[in-house]
Amino acid sequence: MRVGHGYDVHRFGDGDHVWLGGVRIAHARGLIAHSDGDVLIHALCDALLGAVALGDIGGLFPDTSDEWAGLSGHRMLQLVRTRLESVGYVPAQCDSTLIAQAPRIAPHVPAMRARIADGLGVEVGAVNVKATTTERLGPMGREEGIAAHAVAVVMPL
Ligand SMILES: Nc1ccn([C@@H]2O[C@H](COP(=O)(O)O)[C@@H](O)[C@H]2O)c(=O)n1
Ligand SMILES: C[C@@]1(CO)OP(=O)(O)OP(=O)(O)OC[C@H]1O
Repeated sequence: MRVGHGYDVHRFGDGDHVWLGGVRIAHARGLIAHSDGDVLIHALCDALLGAVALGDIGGLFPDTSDEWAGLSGHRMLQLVRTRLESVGYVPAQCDSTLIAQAPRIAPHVPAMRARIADGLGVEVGAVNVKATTTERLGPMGREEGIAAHAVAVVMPL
């Protein structure tokens, strides 16, 4: 068994939705990114790569490459699973926390867990998603962006 941690932040910009945990959520602003801006899945993929000492998503999917423009969180999960398998590991379990004053996350958690589990090829029971505001403190509290933390456990194939 090995364990990894991931953290990511994306800033709000123009838009009418955000992608979080592979789920499209209507919102008055969007998240600025080279990909679909799914900050939760980015943190989770960094945790998975960290668990096997394979660096981070910036190394695997450089934002200087057109190949990864608009990359969806779900596809990123599939690609990271394949990368893990290539070094003899599979995802076993993950936990995550979104730090967002808005939008409201709780109603979307079941769909996020199902989508993440599908992308990783694990049972829904192996995936947890949580959210917290910062009680309006700091940049997330001022709704300047959304941050996410994740931890992941991987097991040998
Ligand atoms: N964007 C968010 C933030 C939080 N929640 C849920 O609200 C509850 C209370 O959050 P605190 O800020 O007091 O930690 C908690 O159960 C969160 O799941 C949310 O749905 N969306
Ligand atoms: C995902 C990638 C690639 O599309 O772009 P962004 O969406 O900007 O995300 P970030 O968390 O800054 O890092 C990884 C990037 O290379």
